[in-house]
Amino acid sequence: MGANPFEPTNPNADVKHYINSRANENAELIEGHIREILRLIGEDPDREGLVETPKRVRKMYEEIFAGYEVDPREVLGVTFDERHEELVVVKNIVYYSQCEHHMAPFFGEVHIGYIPSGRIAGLSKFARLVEAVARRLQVQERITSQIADIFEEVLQPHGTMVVVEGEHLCMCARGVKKPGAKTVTSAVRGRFRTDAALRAEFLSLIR
Ligand SMILES: Nc1nc2c(ncn2[C@@H]2O[C@H](COP(=O)(O)OP(=O)(O)OP(=O)(O)O)[C@@H](O)[C@H]2O)c(=O)[nH]1
Ligand SMILES: [Zn+2]
Repeated sequence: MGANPFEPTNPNADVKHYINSRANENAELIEGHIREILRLIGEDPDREGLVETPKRVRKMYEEIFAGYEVDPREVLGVTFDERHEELVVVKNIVYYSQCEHHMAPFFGEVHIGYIPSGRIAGLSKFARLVEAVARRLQVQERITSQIADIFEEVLQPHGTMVVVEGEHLCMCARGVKKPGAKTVTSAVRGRFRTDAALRAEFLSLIR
């Protein structure tokens, strides 16, 4: 049948090798398509400066779309029992993402606050979660609500509040061309919804 020796149905298949061989196949396809786009916009993909460009773009995609390799719900990792039931804030977490409408970058800072209810997360995991959620095709609103929802799901805290600030290249470099315009999105869960003083405390801490 000319079966692919790396099909997972083959009992002798080395699964890791199978995944890698598919990754290589995808890499080749992506590079081929980038080369075609270069040609279609009127470039010569064989000129010196562009010969390596499809490969560079593919490698860049591996970085900027690395979120697809990660399940964001697993990123908070091991959580710890701790009886701190007061506000915890990690702010100014820089992110870079790609808008799903134009595949153009948007970037800025994420601020996360939550009130643990007996379990806390490692502080570095806040930034890992931001990476896992942002390094995909996204809209800023969804980054914001996904982070809040994952905190709620994994830590079951008394409440979570997330504020994301972003500058979208699709709005400055093209289209309406308004450099400097910032989008601010927030998501509030649990106690933050009903407690205005708590929201104010969080907002004053992230200023
Ligand atoms: N709500 C939201 N909109 C976004 C985000 N990133 C990009 N957009 C918007 O997505 C919209 C797509 O609108 P369309 O009218 O389909 O596309 P377009 O013709 O390229 O729009 P213009 O940018 O106005 O030229 C634009 O208004 C973008 O500003 C985001 O993170 N959240
Ligand atoms: Zn866009």
